[in-house]
Amino acid sequence: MTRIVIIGGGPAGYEAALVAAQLGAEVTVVEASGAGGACVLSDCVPSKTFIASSDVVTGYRNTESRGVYSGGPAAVRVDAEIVHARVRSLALAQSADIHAKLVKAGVEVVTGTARLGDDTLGHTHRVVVTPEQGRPYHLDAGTVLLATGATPRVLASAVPDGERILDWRQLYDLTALPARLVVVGSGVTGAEFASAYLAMGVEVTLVSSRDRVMPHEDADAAMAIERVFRERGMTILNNSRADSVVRDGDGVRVTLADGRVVTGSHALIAVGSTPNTAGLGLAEYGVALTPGGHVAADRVSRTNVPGVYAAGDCTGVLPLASVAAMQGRIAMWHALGEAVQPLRLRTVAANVFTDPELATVGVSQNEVNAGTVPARAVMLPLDGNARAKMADLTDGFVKLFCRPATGQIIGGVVVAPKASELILPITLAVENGLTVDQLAHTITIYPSVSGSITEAARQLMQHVTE
Ligand SMILES: Cc1cc2nc3c(=O)[nH]c(=O)nc-3n(C[C@H](O)[C@H](O)[C@H](O)COP(=O)(O)OP(=O)(O)OC[C@H]3O[C@@H](n4cnc5c(N)ncnc54)[C@H](O)[C@@H]3O)c2cc1C
Ligand SMILES: NC(=O)c1ccc[n+]([C@@H]2O[C@H](COP(=O)([O-])OP(=O)(O)OC[C@H]3O[C@@H](n4cnc5c(N)ncnc54)[C@H](O)[C@@H]3O)[C@@H](O)[C@H]2O)c1
Repeated sequence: MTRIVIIGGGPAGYEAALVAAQLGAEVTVVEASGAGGACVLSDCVPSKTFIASSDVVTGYRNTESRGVYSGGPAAVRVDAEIVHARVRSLALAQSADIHAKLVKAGVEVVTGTARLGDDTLGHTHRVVVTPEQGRPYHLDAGTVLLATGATPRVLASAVPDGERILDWRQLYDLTALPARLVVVGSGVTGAEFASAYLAMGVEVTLVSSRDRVMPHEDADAAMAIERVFRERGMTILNNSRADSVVRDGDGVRVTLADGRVVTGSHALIAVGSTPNTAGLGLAEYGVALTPGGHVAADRVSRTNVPGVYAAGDCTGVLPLASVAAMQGRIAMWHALGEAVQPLRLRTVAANVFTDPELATVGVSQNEVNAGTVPARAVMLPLDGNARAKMADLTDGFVKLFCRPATGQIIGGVVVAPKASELILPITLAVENGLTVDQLAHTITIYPSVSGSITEAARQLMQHVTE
């Protein structure tokens, strides 16, 4: 039987383990903190659970315009301890579910850490396991998967203390919501937390090093969300790099590169992540890293060392749970001799869980503007949509890209509440090469926000016949 050792039990590791077990391999997952990894225990799942509570408060916005006197968000009281307890308990429950699933599939799950040891017989890899309890031992395996994830990046001049200066994994230890939160970093993580805390009534200042929030996202979408943030009272400091964040009595002082000082009760440092590659014995083993320090892996998750694969955030390919899981599965299909399609990033849908949400798939506006992808585009504001009007949704849009000659749909952007659910028809279209004609002929529910997607396709269809 083929022996496989997987280091790290996040989406990359546990999804790989399930595939390998299904294919009859003898699989061991060594995970330091718990099944599901950082994704389930400290990053994706906790943040989305936290946002689910902030969404409740958002539901109380502008109710009067619809004839409902709720008192608005200001009348709502958020109990941070209950919110945080719920975040923790859902994360632990999800981790337990994954653990049970792995065990049921016949996977051995070891709590502890692992690293590459000595390359024994050329085709066998030795992994040194240090269990949480007991003495270190080694496992010999034909295939090893590195799925060790990443850790919040720490700036030397803004080191989290777990009390006032926090990374996103420490937020749930607070016993009350921050009074005045300074969020340093306006990438996806910073924007999501800034949005959630703002909704919960926290005074939020967002320190953004670039000229707009979420610089890697569609500019129209990011600017629409930035506008909403500002309208709702968030202070956004663009082109502002934090030089240092220090404790100042019961608060924090954030000094910006241009000398300005921002104060708050707490600071959230959200300046990206660093891959977990230290202590794995990679250099000794000859596993190549990228210039950014990630494990270099190809589209079937191979590293440069035969039999050693890598998947997920430690590879830095596209740090999403969905991509990590697919990289892990692909690694096992490849290692165990199954027919396998190399990873394709073109059809990966992604969503930013701000309010409103921002979902994207396929080609980007930047590629279209730069002329690298020829495309026609249409952008339809939601304020013309009947269902959106009924719900008083004024912010948001649907954008669709198609090939100029054939009308084949190659990408899209949705800014709307629950954009994460609305992006699916566009993703299906991109994945299956559907045309705007095909989408336009699809009958949608009336009235529905998804009607704007088929309407956008109809507008592009008219262009085709012009
Ligand atoms: C705040 C936040 C929110 C996010 N939200 C989303 C989202 O909504 N949707 C989405 O798709 N993605 C989201 N992501 C990204 C997603 O969390 C990551 O892409 C995903 O966790 C990557 O999975 P992974 O398996 O590579 O690593 P991880 O989930 O990081 O798991 C790796 C595990 O390996 C363990 N490990 C490390 N070294 C060793 C060792 N030597 N021995 C044993 N174990 C080890 C670590 O303890 C860790 O538990 C979010 C990220 C952040 C930071
Ligand atoms: N909803 C989701 O799917 C979700 C949520 C969170 C994260 N993620 C994944 O994680 C990835 C990383 O996102 P992230 O936001 O954690 O990191 P990031 O690297 O994308 O963003 C960090 C931001 O901080 C800024 N920054 C760095 N130093 C700074 C300083 N001194 N002062 C001010 N700003 C500074 C950077 O310029 C950057 O814009 C995303 O690309 C995404 O793939 C996904």
